[in-house]
Amino acid sequence: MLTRLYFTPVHRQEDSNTLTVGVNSSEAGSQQSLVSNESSASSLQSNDENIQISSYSATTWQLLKLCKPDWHYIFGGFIFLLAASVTEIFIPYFEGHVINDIVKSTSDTQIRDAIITLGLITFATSVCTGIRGGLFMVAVARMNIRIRNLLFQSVVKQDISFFDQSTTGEITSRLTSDVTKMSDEVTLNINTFLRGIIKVIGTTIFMFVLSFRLTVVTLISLPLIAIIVDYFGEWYKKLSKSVQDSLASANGVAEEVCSSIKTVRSFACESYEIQRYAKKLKITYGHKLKQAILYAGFEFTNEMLDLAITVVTLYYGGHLVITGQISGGMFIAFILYQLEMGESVEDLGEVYTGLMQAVGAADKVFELLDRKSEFTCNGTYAPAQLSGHIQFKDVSFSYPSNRERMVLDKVSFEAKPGEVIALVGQSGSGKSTCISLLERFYEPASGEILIDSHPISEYDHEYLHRKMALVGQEPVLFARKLEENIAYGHENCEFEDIRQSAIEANADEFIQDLHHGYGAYAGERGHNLSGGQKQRIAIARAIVRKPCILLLDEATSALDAYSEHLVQQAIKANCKNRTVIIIAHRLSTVEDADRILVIDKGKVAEEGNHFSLLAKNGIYTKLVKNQLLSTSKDSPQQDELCSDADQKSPTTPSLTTEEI
Ligand SMILES: Nc1ncnc2c1ncn2[C@@H]1O[C@H](COP(=O)(O)OP(=O)(O)OP(=O)(O)O)[C@@H](O)[C@H]1O
Repeated sequence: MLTRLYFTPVHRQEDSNTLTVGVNSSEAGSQQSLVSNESSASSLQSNDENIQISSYSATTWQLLKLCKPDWHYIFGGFIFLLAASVTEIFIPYFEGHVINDIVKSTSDTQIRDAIITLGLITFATSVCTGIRGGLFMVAVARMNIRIRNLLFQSVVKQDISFFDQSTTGEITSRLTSDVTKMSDEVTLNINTFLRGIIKVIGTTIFMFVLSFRLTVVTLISLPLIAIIVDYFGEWYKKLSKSVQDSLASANGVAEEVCSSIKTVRSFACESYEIQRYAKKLKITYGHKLKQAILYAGFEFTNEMLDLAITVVTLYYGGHLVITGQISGGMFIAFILYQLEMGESVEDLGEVYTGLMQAVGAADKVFELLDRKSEFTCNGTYAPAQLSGHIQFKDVSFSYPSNRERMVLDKVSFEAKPGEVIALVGQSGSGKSTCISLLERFYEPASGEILIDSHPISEYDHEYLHRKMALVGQEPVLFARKLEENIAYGHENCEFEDIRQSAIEANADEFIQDLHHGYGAYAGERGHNLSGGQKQRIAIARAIVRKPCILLLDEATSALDAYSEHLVQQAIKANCKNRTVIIIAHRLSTVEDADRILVIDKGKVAEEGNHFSLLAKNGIYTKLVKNQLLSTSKDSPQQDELCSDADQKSPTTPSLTTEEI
């Protein structure tokens, strides 16, 4: 009974996720808590102090601050907890009295009175325990929801480099298992801790009152038990950590395989992956086996110690009863207190491990909660009119994950309002990076990006992104209806506008053919649609916003030649009165651009229109020649198809530079 101290709780952590988030822990320190920034989270408490979270005490302090909005539930819970624990302590005492009355065969009235008293105390304990449990559960639920909301707000507002460097699994594990562990365990363990403390103190007092000598005999064994349990506990904890790590590693395999199932299937690697997963689980099994052996050893020691304490108590207690130093009923009451004490000490042991786990999880959660984005989106400039004049001035940039390698080196160019600027060049030359910087996914290392002569950092985040629309290389759709996907971020959009933009993006026809039309679900990340269909929806999503700056990064790469031709016409029609930056590997799609910039190794190598660049006989000409060569070698049919579909483009075939 007493011997279970520290040991049992370790079981609970076995299946928890131990993935660590890829956040620089040093960044966590001295960060302003995000809690303070969110006025929208009404009941989410503010906290605008810089908090170091390098220690458990700091984390615990933060946790307590997070509990503040629920203080009335927690306080109420503690009041009922106190009442329940105190009344509970009296129960064995009155049970002893009832037994004494029965043994001594005193009057029925006395037995009845003692039972009524016992019943009333038990009733009061039950009521208080019930209310305590309910109040704590509400507090846990509220805290859980609040932390998740805060954490999600923090995650969504991180800079893109944070997502480049963390895996989705890591982030979701913070949002799920760590938050649950943190909110549930903290509240439950504080609850258990207080209850345990009150009960240990109360039962010890009652035990001393009932028999001083028996209590001393019981307590003498405590240090021995503590040493043995601590020894086993430490060993067990180490093994539990190994189990957790190996399970996390196995989870990593499962997550990777499930998210890349098409690749796994197309390479027929199912058996290989199954074996890889099984190998990881075998390692877990090895650790669990050691745990089982240790547990068996502990159980044996535990039972023997239990037996020893029981024998000593019964022998010495029996002697005290026989010699009339304690009544039989009170001796039974003493044993009941001894059992209660054992349970309470066990609870306190669980609390220690549970709290350490919860604070550990909380540390990780706060690390992410307090992580500040490398740059802020707190610009406020939002002019009534935006003409869409883009300027890159000596922009240099390297990705945060590889600071040494300059991806853009003093890039300067300009796109005047209404101009169509094309960026072409070899794969990896830095074209998409220009668009990413314009979208403010990253901050340039040096140089300036201006729109209408104002640095983009000065613009209000939402305003800027209302005025600028991007169709990316791999458009991602959300698991919602198609009409919701088109209207994404444009809440007050009329259905007519949605339909019109779909018509312009050449998407209306295939949408109408779907069973639910515009109400059809796109599936997770748009899996229910083909690549070309996804691109057309993404184009419609951009068009419907009527942006003054349109960014097209390989926006038609997944379309067949005929659809591409139609969408190009739609884009062209939509380019009027807009500044458009277009990236395309198929040079035929950009030869009409007002200016073409050839990006080579992060620099603007050439600039001009299609004909002036051809006349230069430089990199652009080489790209065109390579495409012509590749076309004539590889796909005569494609030429025919293109010439049918794309009458305006006799000079440049529809092939990609990557194919060269
Ligand atoms: N998130 C990232 N983190 C680190 N490096 C990156 C990242 N994205 C791109 N890069 C690197 O930056 C360089 C430029 O990439 P970018 O995507 O701008 O090229 P690109 O010209 O658009 O190529 P493509 O035509 O193939 O799309 C590449 O070498 C690429 O490896």
